[in-house]
Amino acid sequence: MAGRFVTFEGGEGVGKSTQIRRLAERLRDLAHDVVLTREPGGSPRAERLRETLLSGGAKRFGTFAETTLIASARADHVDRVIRPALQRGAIVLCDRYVDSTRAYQGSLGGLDKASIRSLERVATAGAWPDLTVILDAPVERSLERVANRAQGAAGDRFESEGRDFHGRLRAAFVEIAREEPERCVLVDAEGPEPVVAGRVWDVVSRRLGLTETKSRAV
Ligand SMILES: Nc1ncnc2c1ncn2[C@@H]1O[C@H](COP(=O)(O)OP(=O)(O)O)[C@@H](O)[C@H]1O
Ligand SMILES: Cc1cn([C@H]2C[C@H](O)[C@@H](COP(=O)(O)OP(=O)(O)O)O2)c(=O)[nH]c1=O
Repeated sequence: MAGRFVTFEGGEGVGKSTQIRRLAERLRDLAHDVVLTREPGGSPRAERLRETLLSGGAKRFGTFAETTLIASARADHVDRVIRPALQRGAIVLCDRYVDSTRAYQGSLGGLDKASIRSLERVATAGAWPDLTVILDAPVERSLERVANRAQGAAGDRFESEGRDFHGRLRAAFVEIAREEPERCVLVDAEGPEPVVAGRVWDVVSRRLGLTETKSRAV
């Protein structure tokens, strides 16, 4: 596949959506073909499954059922959005992907590694990230940001989990970064948005070999 595939991961409220949007803008300013997408969801069918997942509808049937639903949504997203974009040479930026399943359904949900990995293999069918940016911040910071974003509204099923859950989630992502250092980079998400964006840009441009001169070259 000719394009480049970058995923963003991390706990709730750490700033993934904010940073992925900023990165997409910066890349588009440099005339790159950018596809910005997310999981669960990203394709029309997968977005419908997202509603079931975030409402907790799938969880009632157990973690295995929930994970198979996530994998089904992912397979459609890969087939309809991610792979076609990579084949035409785009840079695909995806807000959450396989590492969220490893962290939420695996490390926290208790689904065994073998099941997680085999569902992951079937769903991704070779659409594997070139780079995964894992945003990392203390749990208090993420919770503050989620509270600001929610402005008192009840969070979705995942966001309403307790503080111990968020601590374990953070540890699970740190462990993923440690296990796969060739693919994953842990980025400090503390500090003002533009500062974090600068850190993200340094990692992405270096790892993907991008230069600021692309806009002049096209
Ligand atoms: N560096 C930052 N400093 C302060 N607030 C931030 C920062 N990055 C994001 N936010 C705010 O925190 C909230 C959660 O950010 P968001 O990007 O939605 O996180 P995520 O996608 O990881 O859940 C939003 O209201 C956003 O505007
Ligand atoms: C992709 C994926 C997401 N999720 C969860 C993590 C999030 O709580 C939720 C997506 O919600 P979303 O609002 O997109 O994320 P965030 O809270 O970081 O802004 O779905 C899983 O449990 N497993 C997965 O494989």
